Amino acid sequence: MAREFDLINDFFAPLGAPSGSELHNGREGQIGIGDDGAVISVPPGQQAVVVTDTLVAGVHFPLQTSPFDIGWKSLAVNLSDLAAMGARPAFYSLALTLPTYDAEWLSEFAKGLKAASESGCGEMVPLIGGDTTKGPLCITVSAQGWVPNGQAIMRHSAREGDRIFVTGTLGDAALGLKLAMPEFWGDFTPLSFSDEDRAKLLEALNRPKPQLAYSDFLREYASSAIDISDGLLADLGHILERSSMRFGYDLKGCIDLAALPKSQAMQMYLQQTHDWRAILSGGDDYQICFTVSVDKLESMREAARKYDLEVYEVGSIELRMEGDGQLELMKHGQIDFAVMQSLAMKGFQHF
Ligand SMILES: Nc1ncnc2c1ncn2[C@@H]1O[C@H](COP(=O)(O)OP(=O)(O)O)[C@@H](O)[C@H]1O
Ligand SMILES: Cc1ncc(C[n+]2csc(CCOP(=O)(O)OP(=O)(O)O)c2C)c(N)n1
Ligand SMILES: [Mg+2]
Repeated sequence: MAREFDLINDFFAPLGAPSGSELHNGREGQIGIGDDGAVISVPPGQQAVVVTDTLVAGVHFPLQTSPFDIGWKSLAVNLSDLAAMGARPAFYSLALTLPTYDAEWLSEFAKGLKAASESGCGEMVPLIGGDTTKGPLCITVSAQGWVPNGQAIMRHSAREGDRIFVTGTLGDAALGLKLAMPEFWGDFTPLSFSDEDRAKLLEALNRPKPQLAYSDFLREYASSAIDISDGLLADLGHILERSSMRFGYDLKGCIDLAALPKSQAMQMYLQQTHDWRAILSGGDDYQICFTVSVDKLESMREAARKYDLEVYEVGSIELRMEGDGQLELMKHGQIDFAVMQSLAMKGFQHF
């Protein structure tokens, strides 16, 4: 029992809000780690956005992943959800299930969490509590952020004519997974990337960057947004389903394959293999997919330039007619049926 408290004091208490910081960073009323619960005040005029994601060893990361990277990714994927909602991160909690007590592993894991907590928007995002248990390695983080009243960006508000954007290259993490676990995709084609490209692909898999710099921008310009965790097609599919349901007519997404942003490694991979699975449905990207109405396009592009934010237009939302699929993949203005048929699934699915 003593060890459990040592573990919390040694590794996780230092990730909390620095003492005396409550007033100074506007988080009045907050109590952090150590009591039965954390106490939080929502700043006036703001709403709390609450997100939760679990990482299971062997399911969300290869077993050989370093503890630093596991810590980083556990928090980063949650901050990514907050960014896609247009929220500014405020706190997070950590439910940790560990097979053994390993001080070195814990120390590296905590360093990875800390680095991710400092990676986003200037201020460190403090840990406010959690739970520690023994069992197969599994990490659940729940993060909370603030968004001005009524301004959270949802998946359900894309409309016909809106343009579809993404914030950066797609499919690199899926290629990283192919490098780390060639057996995952069931094919063992040797990949001939340079050492530099290999390092970049593994970094995309293990250290996804939460796109927090986009939160304010998205609130201003996006009609809908989602972070790409399961793959572009699956996650854009969520926008299409929820928006169709809300507005009462069927929408489809038309994606221009040539317009998808591609890393050098991805360009080479596509040339060699013509395998579009990684970029369209591989997942683990943690870029944001968002839609913009035509009347906001110009001001959105201007703001993106001003704030140095990468935005790539990759397609549009259209009315879905009888016989149309939910997603149309286009090459040179024509639907590319061969690519569509090559995709067994739109994205990662647990079941
Ligand atoms: N076990 C659960 N209990 C309650 N809500 C859940 C559960 N699992 C998922 N959800 C909710 O379902 C929605 C979709 O979840 P998910 O597919 O995990 O989205 P994301 O890809 O953004 O993490 C979210 O609103 C999430 O909060
Ligand atoms: C060992 C291993 N196998 C497979 C993957 C690929 N993978 C696992 S989960 C996932 C999607 C994201 O996970 P999910 O639990 O669906 O997160 P959410 O959509 O809820 O954010 C992907 C692409 C991986 N990263 N590591
Ligand atoms: Mg989830």
